[in-house]
Amino acid sequence: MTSAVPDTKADDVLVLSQVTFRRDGREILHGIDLTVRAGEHWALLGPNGAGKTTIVGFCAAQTHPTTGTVDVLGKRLGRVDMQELRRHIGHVNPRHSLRSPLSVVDVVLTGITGTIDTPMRWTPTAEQIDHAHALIDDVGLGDRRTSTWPTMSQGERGRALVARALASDPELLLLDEPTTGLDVAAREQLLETIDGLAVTAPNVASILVTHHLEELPESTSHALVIAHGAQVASGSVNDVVTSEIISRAFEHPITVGHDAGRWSARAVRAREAP
Ligand SMILES: Nc1ncnc2c1ncn2[C@@H]1O[C@H](COP(=O)(O)OP(=O)(O)OP(=O)(O)O)[C@@H](O)[C@H]1O
Repeated sequence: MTSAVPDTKADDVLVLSQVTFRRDGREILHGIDLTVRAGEHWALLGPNGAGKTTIVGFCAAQTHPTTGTVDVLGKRLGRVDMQELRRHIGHVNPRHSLRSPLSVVDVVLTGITGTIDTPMRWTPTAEQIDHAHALIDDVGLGDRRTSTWPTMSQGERGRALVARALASDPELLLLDEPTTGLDVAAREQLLETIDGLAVTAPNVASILVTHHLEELPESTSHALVIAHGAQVASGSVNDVVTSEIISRAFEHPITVGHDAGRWSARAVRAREAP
């Protein structure tokens, strides 16, 4: 039996307990529980409007729940300096609101300060700059490192944001639709980079939001599936990403495939139905 008060352990990177969220008089999330431990790689799946981005907002120390508790890296939201906490969280956010013409290197360096723009009176160390360049190479942007944000394609921005998220050597990595806008080769390279974290940064925990099962990295270990702001299933990826659960969450008959570590989904056509 699960206890109402979660048993927070040393390797718990993130604990959401009975989280609800209300906006404009409407409850968007209805009692979400999630515990992510060091080294676990979670997928957060669910149809449009299910509440995925809202959940990521708590994990990123950007919003507080209406009721329930959120502990990020051992700190309870509401009792902690959120800006300071964000420095330990890598967040790839498709709504990154950068307006100024920062170069790729400068964008990556803002991952260290946890800010959108380069803060005034902040100068990176030579080591931080070297690290930024190494990350830019890792995401395949080596020949675009001096390009400025407004001149970059959506895919190039996506890669830069992944390098930015890794710049602070985060303990928690949040990837909200990180492959959106990437071509197939860039997507595969990015998934390889993410899978590589299991080796290069084995203690990093991650949560990846996607609409496409094909975009789940092989290293995905767990999944939380939500629909209409409520949990449909949570646990080991092999137990949760099944035809039955995905069909239930998306309210549509879907056949889920799993081959050589990668996932796929397709609708059951009428002629295939029993
Ligand atoms: N600023 C807001 N004001 C009111 N309602 C909001 C606001 N932002 C989101 N919502 C509502 O909250 C619900 C959950 O939204 P959220 O963006 O978390 O879903 P999502 O699962 O990330 O969706 P998608 O897959 O479409 O990105 C939706 O019904 C949405 O309309």
